[in-house]
Amino acid sequence: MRPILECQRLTKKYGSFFALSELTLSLDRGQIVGLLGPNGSGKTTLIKLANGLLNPTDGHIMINGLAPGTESKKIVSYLPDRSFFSEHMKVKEIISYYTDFYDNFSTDRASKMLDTLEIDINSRFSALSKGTKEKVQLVLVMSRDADLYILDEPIGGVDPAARDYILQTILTNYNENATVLISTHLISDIENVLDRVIFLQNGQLALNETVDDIRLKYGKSVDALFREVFKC
Ligand SMILES: Nc1ncnc2c1ncn2[C@@H]1O[C@H](COP(=O)(O)OP(=O)(O)OP(=O)(O)O)[C@@H](O)[C@H]1O
Repeated sequence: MRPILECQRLTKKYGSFFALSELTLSLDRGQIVGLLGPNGSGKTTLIKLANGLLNPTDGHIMINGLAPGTESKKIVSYLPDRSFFSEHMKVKEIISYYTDFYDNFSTDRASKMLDTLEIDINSRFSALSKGTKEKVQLVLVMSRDADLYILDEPIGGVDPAARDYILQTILTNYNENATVLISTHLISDIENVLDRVIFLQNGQLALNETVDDIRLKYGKSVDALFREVFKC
Protein backbone atom coordinates (compact mmCIF):
# COMPACT_ATOMS: atom_id res chain seq x y z
CA MET A 1 0.00 0.00 0.00
CA ARG A 2 1.36 3.45 -0.85
CA PRO A 3 2.18 5.80 2.04
CA ILE A 4 -0.61 8.12 3.08
CA LEU A 5 1.81 11.07 3.16
CA GLU A 6 5.12 11.48 1.41
CA CYS A 7 7.53 14.40 1.22
CA GLN A 8 10.48 14.43 -1.12
CA ARG A 9 13.10 17.14 -0.59
CA LEU A 10 10.22 19.37 0.48
CA THR A 11 11.33 22.96 0.86
CA LYS A 12 9.36 26.04 1.89
CA LYS A 13 10.90 29.48 1.98
CA TYR A 14 9.35 32.66 3.33
CA GLY A 15 11.40 35.30 1.51
CA SER A 16 14.96 34.09 1.95
CA PHE A 17 14.17 32.16 5.17
CA PHE A 18 13.94 28.36 4.96
CA ALA A 19 11.01 27.23 7.10
CA LEU A 20 11.43 23.69 5.70
CA SER A 21 14.55 22.52 4.02
CA GLU A 22 14.75 19.39 1.83
CA LEU A 23 12.49 17.35 4.11
CA THR A 24 12.12 13.74 3.00
CA LEU A 25 9.59 11.72 4.93
CA SER A 26 7.04 8.99 4.46
CA LEU A 27 4.08 8.11 6.69
CA ASP A 28 2.51 4.67 6.57
CA ARG A 29 -1.11 3.94 7.30
CA GLY A 30 -2.48 2.78 10.59
CA GLN A 31 -0.44 4.73 13.11
CA ILE A 32 -0.57 7.72 15.40
CA VAL A 33 2.37 10.00 14.77
CA GLY A 34 3.56 12.89 16.93
CA LEU A 35 4.98 15.83 14.99
CA LEU A 36 7.25 17.47 17.53
CA GLY A 37 9.78 20.27 17.52
CA PRO A 38 10.63 23.56 19.20
CA ASN A 39 8.80 26.79 18.33
CA GLY A 40 9.45 27.81 14.76
CA SER A 41 10.80 24.39 13.68
CA GLY A 42 8.33 24.13 10.76
CA LYS A 43 5.48 21.95 12.09
CA THR A 44 2.61 24.23 11.06
CA THR A 45 4.31 24.96 7.74
CA LEU A 46 4.44 21.22 7.00
CA ILE A 47 0.80 20.82 8.03
CA LYS A 48 -0.31 23.73 5.84
CA LEU A 49 1.60 22.27 2.88
CA ALA A 50 -0.11 18.90 3.46
CA ASN A 51 -3.48 20.65 3.37
CA GLY A 52 -2.74 22.67 0.25
CA LEU A 53 -2.83 25.98 2.15
CA LEU A 54 0.74 26.70 1.09
CA ASN A 55 2.68 25.64 -1.98
CA PRO A 56 6.17 24.17 -1.78
CA THR A 57 9.06 26.35 -2.92
CA ASP A 58 10.77 23.17 -4.05
CA GLY A 59 10.34 19.41 -3.75
CA HIS A 60 7.05 17.52 -3.40
CA ILE A 61 4.43 16.60 -0.90
CA MET A 62 1.86 13.95 -1.73
CA ILE A 63 -1.21 12.64 0.00
CA ASN A 64 -2.06 9.11 -1.11
CA GLY A 65 0.15 9.72 -4.16
CA LEU A 66 -1.48 13.01 -5.20
CA ALA A 67 -0.55 16.65 -4.69
CA PRO A 68 -2.79 18.25 -2.01
CA GLY A 69 -6.02 19.49 -3.60
CA THR A 70 -9.70 18.68 -3.99
CA GLU A 71 -9.17 14.89 -3.97
CA SER A 72 -6.91 14.87 -0.91
CA LYS A 73 -9.36 17.06 1.03
CA LYS A 74 -11.91 14.24 0.77
CA ILE A 75 -9.64 11.89 2.71
CA VAL A 76 -7.86 14.32 5.05
CA SER A 77 -9.58 15.63 8.15
CA TYR A 78 -7.72 18.69 9.38
CA LEU A 79 -7.79 20.53 12.68
CA PRO A 80 -6.04 23.89 12.18
CA ASP A 81 -4.21 25.68 14.97
CA ARG A 82 -6.93 28.29 15.26
CA SER A 83 -10.70 28.37 15.29
CA PHE A 84 -12.27 28.04 11.85
CA PHE A 85 -16.01 28.44 12.48
CA SER A 86 -18.11 31.49 12.10
CA GLU A 87 -18.59 32.64 15.71
CA HIS A 88 -22.31 33.38 15.43
CA MET A 89 -23.23 29.80 14.48
CA LYS A 90 -24.80 27.44 16.98
CA VAL A 91 -23.04 24.12 17.56
CA LYS A 92 -25.99 22.25 16.02
CA GLU A 93 -25.78 24.46 12.90
CA ILE A 94 -22.10 23.63 12.59
CA ILE A 95 -22.98 19.93 12.86
CA SER A 96 -25.52 20.23 10.02
CA TYR A 97 -22.98 22.13 7.95
CA TYR A 98 -20.52 19.26 8.39
CA THR A 99 -23.24 16.69 7.66
CA ASP A 100 -24.07 18.44 4.36
CA PHE A 101 -20.50 19.15 3.39
CA TYR A 102 -18.71 15.87 4.09
CA ASP A 103 -19.94 12.52 2.80
CA ASN A 104 -17.79 10.76 5.37
CA PHE A 105 -19.07 12.70 8.43
CA SER A 106 -20.94 10.76 11.12
CA THR A 107 -23.56 13.03 12.70
CA ASP A 108 -24.33 10.32 15.20
CA ARG A 109 -20.73 9.98 16.33
CA ALA A 110 -20.37 13.77 16.74
CA SER A 111 -23.62 14.07 18.70
CA LYS A 112 -22.64 11.24 21.06
CA MET A 113 -19.22 12.74 21.77
CA LEU A 114 -20.61 16.23 22.35
CA ASP A 115 -23.15 14.72 24.68
CA THR A 116 -20.46 12.89 26.69
CA LEU A 117 -18.50 16.13 26.94
CA GLU A 118 -21.70 17.83 28.16
CA ILE A 119 -21.59 20.42 25.40
CA ASP A 120 -24.98 21.92 24.64
CA ILE A 121 -25.49 21.90 20.88
CA ASN A 122 -27.83 24.89 21.20
CA SER A 123 -24.93 27.10 22.37
CA ARG A 124 -23.52 29.70 20.05
CA PHE A 125 -19.88 29.04 19.22
CA SER A 126 -18.98 32.59 20.36
CA ALA A 127 -20.37 31.83 23.85
CA LEU A 128 -18.12 28.81 24.43
CA SER A 129 -14.87 28.94 26.41
CA LYS A 130 -11.60 28.53 24.49
CA GLY A 131 -11.19 24.93 25.67
CA THR A 132 -14.79 24.02 24.80
CA LYS A 133 -14.35 25.53 21.32
CA GLU A 134 -11.31 23.28 20.89
CA LYS A 135 -13.30 20.26 22.01
CA VAL A 136 -16.10 21.00 19.52
CA GLN A 137 -13.63 21.39 16.67
CA LEU A 138 -11.79 18.20 17.55
CA VAL A 139 -15.05 16.24 17.82
CA LEU A 140 -16.09 17.41 14.36
CA VAL A 141 -12.72 16.62 12.83
CA MET A 142 -12.64 13.14 14.43
CA SER A 143 -16.22 12.40 13.36
CA ARG A 144 -15.16 12.16 9.74
CA ASP A 145 -14.15 8.75 8.47
CA ALA A 146 -10.87 9.94 6.99
CA ASP A 147 -7.66 8.24 5.86
CA LEU A 148 -5.48 10.92 7.43
CA TYR A 149 -6.26 13.13 10.42
CA ILE A 150 -3.98 16.12 10.83
CA LEU A 151 -4.33 17.78 14.20
CA ASP A 152 -2.37 20.99 14.83
CA GLU A 153 -2.16 21.55 18.62
CA PRO A 154 -5.42 19.76 19.46
CA ILE A 155 -5.30 19.87 23.26
CA GLY A 156 -3.45 23.09 24.09
CA GLY A 157 -6.44 24.85 25.67
CA VAL A 158 -8.15 21.80 27.12
CA ASP A 159 -7.92 21.15 30.87
CA PRO A 160 -5.85 18.12 31.93
CA ALA A 161 -8.88 16.08 32.98
CA ALA A 162 -10.52 16.54 29.59
CA ARG A 163 -7.24 15.78 27.77
CA ASP A 164 -7.45 12.10 28.64
CA TYR A 165 -10.98 11.92 27.27
CA ILE A 166 -9.91 13.79 24.14
CA LEU A 167 -6.99 11.42 23.62
CA GLN A 168 -9.28 8.44 24.11
CA THR A 169 -11.61 10.07 21.59
CA ILE A 170 -8.78 10.24 19.08
CA LEU A 171 -7.79 6.64 19.77
CA THR A 172 -11.26 5.17 19.51
CA ASN A 173 -12.52 7.23 16.59
CA TYR A 174 -10.22 6.42 13.81
CA ASN A 175 -10.18 3.19 11.89
CA GLU A 176 -7.09 1.03 12.06
CA ASN A 177 -5.98 1.83 8.52
CA ALA A 178 -6.07 5.56 9.10
CA THR A 179 -3.14 7.68 10.21
CA VAL A 180 -3.28 10.46 12.77
CA LEU A 181 -0.60 13.16 12.67
CA ILE A 182 -0.61 15.29 15.82
CA SER A 183 1.49 18.38 16.36
CA THR A 184 1.84 19.31 20.02
CA HIS A 185 4.12 20.62 22.74
CA LEU A 186 2.27 18.56 25.38
CA ILE A 187 4.48 15.54 24.83
CA SER A 188 4.10 13.82 28.20
CA ASP A 189 0.31 14.03 27.91
CA ILE A 190 0.25 12.44 24.53
CA GLU A 191 3.19 10.08 24.24
CA ASN A 192 1.34 7.03 25.50
CA VAL A 193 -0.99 7.12 22.51
CA LEU A 194 1.76 7.67 19.93
CA ASP A 195 3.21 4.89 17.77
CA ARG A 196 5.88 7.05 16.17
CA VAL A 197 7.46 10.48 16.61
CA ILE A 198 9.01 12.89 14.18
CA PHE A 199 11.27 15.64 15.54
CA LEU A 200 11.71 18.71 13.36
CA GLN A 201 14.55 21.12 13.95
CA ASN A 202 15.15 24.24 11.87
CA GLY A 203 12.93 22.88 9.12
CA GLN A 204 14.78 19.58 8.88
CA LEU A 205 14.16 16.05 10.09
CA ALA A 206 16.01 15.47 13.38
CA LEU A 207 14.45 12.10 14.27
CA ASN A 208 11.85 9.67 12.92
CA GLU A 209 11.43 6.61 15.17
CA THR A 210 8.80 4.48 16.78
CA VAL A 211 8.11 5.22 20.43
CA ASP A 212 9.08 1.65 21.32
CA ASP A 213 12.47 2.06 19.60
CA ILE A 214 13.08 5.35 21.41
CA ARG A 215 12.44 3.72 24.78
CA LEU A 216 14.67 0.75 23.88
CA LYS A 217 17.50 2.67 22.22
CA TYR A 218 17.69 5.70 24.49
CA GLY A 219 16.10 4.26 27.64
CA LYS A 220 14.01 7.40 27.90
CA SER A 221 10.51 8.68 27.42
CA VAL A 222 9.85 10.79 24.33
CA ASP A 223 9.41 13.83 26.59
CA ALA A 224 12.82 13.26 28.23
CA LEU A 225 14.50 12.73 24.85
CA PHE A 226 12.92 15.89 23.46
CA ARG A 227 14.16 17.92 26.44
CA GLU A 228 17.67 16.53 25.94
CA VAL A 229 17.80 17.07 22.16
CA PHE A 230 16.34 20.57 22.27
CA LYS A 231 17.90 21.83 25.52
CA CYS A 232 18.34 25.64 25.30
N1 LIG B 1 3.89 33.77 6.76
C1 LIG B 1 5.14 33.74 7.21
N2 LIG B 1 6.06 34.66 6.81
C2 LIG B 1 7.34 34.62 7.25
N3 LIG B 1 7.82 33.67 8.09
C3 LIG B 1 6.96 32.74 8.51
C4 LIG B 1 5.59 32.71 8.10
N4 LIG B 1 4.98 31.65 8.68
C5 LIG B 1 5.93 31.04 9.43
N5 LIG B 1 7.11 31.69 9.33
C6 LIG B 1 8.36 31.31 9.98
O1 LIG B 1 8.66 29.96 9.61
C7 LIG B 1 9.22 29.26 10.72
C8 LIG B 1 8.40 28.00 10.96
O2 LIG B 1 7.10 28.40 11.43
P1 LIG B 1 6.00 27.33 11.84
O3 LIG B 1 4.78 28.09 12.21
O4 LIG B 1 5.92 26.31 10.78
O5 LIG B 1 6.68 26.69 13.14
P2 LIG B 1 6.07 25.71 14.25
O6 LIG B 1 7.05 24.60 14.41
O7 LIG B 1 4.68 25.36 13.91
O8 LIG B 1 6.13 26.66 15.52
P3 LIG B 1 5.23 26.69 16.87
O9 LIG B 1 5.63 25.48 17.68
O10 LIG B 1 5.70 27.95 17.54
O11 LIG B 1 3.79 26.72 16.48
C9 LIG B 1 9.24 30.23 11.90
O12 LIG B 1 10.52 30.79 12.00
C10 LIG B 1 8.23 31.29 11.48
O13 LIG B 1 8.55 32.55 12.04
